[in-house]
Amino acid sequence: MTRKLPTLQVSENTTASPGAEDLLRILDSLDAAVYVSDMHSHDLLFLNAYGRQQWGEPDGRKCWQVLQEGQSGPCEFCNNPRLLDAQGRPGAAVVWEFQNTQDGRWYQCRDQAIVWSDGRLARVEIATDITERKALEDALKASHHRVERLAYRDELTQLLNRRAFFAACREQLACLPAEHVFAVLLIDLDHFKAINDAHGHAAGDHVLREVARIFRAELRDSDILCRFGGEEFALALPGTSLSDATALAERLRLALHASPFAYAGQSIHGTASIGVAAASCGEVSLENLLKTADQAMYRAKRQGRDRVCTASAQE
Ligand SMILES: Nc1nc2c(ncn2[C@@H]2O[C@H](COP(=O)(O)OP(=O)(O)OP(=O)(O)O)[C@@H](O)[C@H]2O)c(=O)[nH]1
Repeated sequence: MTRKLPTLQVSENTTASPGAEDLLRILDSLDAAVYVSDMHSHDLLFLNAYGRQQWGEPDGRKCWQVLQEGQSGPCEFCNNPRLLDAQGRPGAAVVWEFQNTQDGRWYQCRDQAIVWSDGRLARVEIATDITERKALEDALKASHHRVERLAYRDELTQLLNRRAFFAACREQLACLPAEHVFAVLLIDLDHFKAINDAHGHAAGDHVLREVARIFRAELRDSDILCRFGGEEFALALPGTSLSDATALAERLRLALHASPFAYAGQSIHGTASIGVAAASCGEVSLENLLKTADQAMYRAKRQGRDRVCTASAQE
């Protein structure tokens, strides 16, 4: 933001200390707002040119009447008490950031208590406009969150991605006692290519999102569900036995079986083949457990799809 500020002209006698007029000129030449207010009555005692351009003349008003919008009393966030020490004398300066309620701009404020010329306690604030820096910081934060989401979430379903699934499972396995059971399900949608071919890729995407939603609704917070890839989902169930995991797999299968997906006036029927495996945490590697569940899932496919198969002893 460009402002017209008075040019600084120091008094001709450069060897002497600057007089009151020079000091005022210095304050009025700053590219920052400077104001002084009474610590107790909140009367605005001084506002430099930058502040007057931004918020108008003090005209005997209170600081909150000039500097803020729509208030009938001192600011709730007024930090005057923080500027005094335990004895009520001027203490250390406080630096903070604040979005002004009148102009909506962000300021870095440096507040300090001082003893004013007539002996009363006053607050001096120097406020520098940091709106552009804030906008840049916000943009960087948003971009950081987006990158983080992309690294750990599947964009289409918003479930964990494969990488996050492995990380979450490893964390759980490291925490759980060796004798605890750990079950995994591999869930592969049936004839998904045919769904895409018959209804279009966008309809297929819709089905994947809906499947994720249906599964999430059936699960506990501690269950780890991910989109493993394509039309395949993986689910890890820490502390769940093979029989309980198989019962849950059957519930998920039925939930899908019972839910025709509505998309653009079409009704799409989807089913899944599910393989289940479980082991004690200390007994088996995650890779082997997934491999076993994968073999069970392929058995379900071979046996006609839309079914749950549990890892057999040979697997
Ligand atoms: N719409 C959509 N389709 C996907 C996505 N990822 C994978 N697919 C499709 O899923 C289909 C998977 O096909 P196949 O591996 O032949 O498996 P299938 O048709 O489900 O058959 P079975 O698994 O044997 O029952 C392919 O046509 C992929 O293009 C996706 O993100 N969106």
